[in-house]
Amino acid sequence: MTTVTAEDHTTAFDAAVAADERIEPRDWMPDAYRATLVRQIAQHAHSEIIGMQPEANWITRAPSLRRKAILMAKVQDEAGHGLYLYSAAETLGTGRDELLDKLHSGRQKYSSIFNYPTLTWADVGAIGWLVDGAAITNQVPLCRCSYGPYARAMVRICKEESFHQRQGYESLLALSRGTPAQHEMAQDAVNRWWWPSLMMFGPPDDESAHSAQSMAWKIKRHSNDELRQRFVDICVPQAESLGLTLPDPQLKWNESRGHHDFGPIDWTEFREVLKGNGPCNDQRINQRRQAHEDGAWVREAAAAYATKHTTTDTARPAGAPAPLTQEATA
Ligand SMILES: CC(C)(COP(=O)(O)OP(=O)(O)OC[C@H]1O[C@@H](n2cnc3c(N)ncnc32)[C@H](O)[C@@H]1OP(=O)(O)O)[C@@H](O)C(=O)NCCC(=O)NCCSC(=O)Cc1ccccc1
Repeated sequence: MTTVTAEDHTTAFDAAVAADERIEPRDWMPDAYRATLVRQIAQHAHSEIIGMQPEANWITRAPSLRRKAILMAKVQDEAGHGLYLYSAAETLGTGRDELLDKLHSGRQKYSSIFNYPTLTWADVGAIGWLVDGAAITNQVPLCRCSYGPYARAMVRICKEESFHQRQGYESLLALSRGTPAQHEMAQDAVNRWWWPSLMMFGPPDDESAHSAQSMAWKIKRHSNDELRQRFVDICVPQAESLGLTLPDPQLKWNESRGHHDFGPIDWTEFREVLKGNGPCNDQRINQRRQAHEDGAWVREAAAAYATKHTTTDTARPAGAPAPLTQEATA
């Protein structure tokens, strides 16, 4: 019998990544690959659920029933994205409780973008257009991530984000073509959300601690700066169609690069937001902790229900069908 050595495992893993095959939960993987995935997927999941807060702030104040219904569905989608992502992290052996605990105690991050306030109704449109737009630009390549469960979760998430982006665009277009005051409100929202959206892609490549290794493992397919540039190039013509301007006097087409040049990003602001000093960091994390505490009874009830059914199932004679749940009989 031949013994499989650690070297054999590494060779098989490297070959699978090189051949663009998916790594699945039961496959051997380097510890650092697992840890990187847990870090990124957890941060992504946390961003989805904290990201519900800025827009949910406007559900009760949406300007029409149609806009309210759309916004409720969108915010609910974000919760669903969080659940797919926590499930993907669970396949790596990390429980949801552990991840939420790390979020609540500040040991794991969530996206910087959700630490900015939503001051007017137009912010909901700007988030859909710019924040969901940036999220899609970053996440479409993640559909080809080397880790199977993450890649598959991203396919569905991207489809929904794409709808979110269009609804944001459509909402901003309505404001932009509305009264002068509505147009001004849309422009003000874009002015405030543009630069934080560019920061969503992470630090510049030469300061990105994880990019090189994550790209070698094909977790990330493009660098932070590449995706940021792609996003800027996509947004410029869309802003023109919206009749809105992007708040960057240095933004201009560079013929020789085949891309738009843009002005410097305020990385000091980015670092401050990551340190917890953004405009809404305290509010977001406190609200999240409170929501978790308020939901304790739901978790307890679900656990009690599961225990009751496990007991019932054990008492069932072998081969007898499982009792139908209320949902199944309805
Ligand atoms: C690109 C990056 C975010 C960062 O690249 P990496 O290779 O991982 O890191 P890198 O070495 O470049 O950075 C060094 C350190 O800086 C951290 N950091 C960097 N950037 C940020 C940041 N912006 N905010 C906070 N922290 C950031 C980074 O974690 C690392 O810290 P660590 O060493 O862990 O302590 C990557 O993780 C990724 O693609 N994630 C998946 C996508 C994802 O998470 N999307 C979230 C938005 S979902 C959404 O919007 C949907 C929605 C829309 C509307 C409404 C509601 C929901």
